[in-house]
Amino acid sequence: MSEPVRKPPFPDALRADAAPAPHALLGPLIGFLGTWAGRGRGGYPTLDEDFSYAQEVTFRHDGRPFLHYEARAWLLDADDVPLRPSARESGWWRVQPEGRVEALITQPTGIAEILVGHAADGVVDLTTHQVASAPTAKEVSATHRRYTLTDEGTLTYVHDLAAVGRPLQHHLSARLRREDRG
Ligand code: HEM
Repeated sequence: MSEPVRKPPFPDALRADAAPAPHALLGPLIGFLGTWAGRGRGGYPTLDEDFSYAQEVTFRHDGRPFLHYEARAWLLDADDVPLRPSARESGWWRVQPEGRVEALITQPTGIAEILVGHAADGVVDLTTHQVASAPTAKEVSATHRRYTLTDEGTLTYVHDLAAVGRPLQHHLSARLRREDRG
């Protein structure tokens, strides 16, 4: 009988220079690998007030042509004190030739998004291809996300949302710094 597996034999890498070597198709997304943390602001016309949040985002790979993406956020009060957990999501960014990206992202609010887009020159644009909703989820019809590496240590993004009967408009923007130097 074989020993139980304690560690995966094929661990993920969070850096381009770690094993396993990144798949060639990951080229346009290589700068996103790693853990990022920072703050953002958000709002929506249906909400009484705008909000501030902190967020941690991680992109990792296992040598195949996709990234695993995970993000978790928590709300902050005016003094930056954490108030409560907020949005979480995770999924897969599948990279196709010429930097085309197909992303599958799920949220605990009952939303599963499939987005399509393109990665080039440190910018990834993703637009809704399909949204699937659990029976009790709020209505989300579309999102648009733009992730930008403004320099090798900074990732910014803006996230537009069409939901609860409102047209596509700003929901979130954030600036994150690379956490895993060295
Ligand atoms: C950093 C990530 C995010 C943060 C910090 C955030 C924060 C918020 C907050 C504070 C609210 C108000 C309700 C509440 O207090 O929970 C809200 C509402 C909402 N958010 Fe987000 N959100 C995030 C990501 C997303 C994503 C990825 C989606 C959809 C794809 C989304 C869709 C919605 C919807 C549909 C509402 C309800 C609007 C309404 O009913 O008026 N959010 N969000």
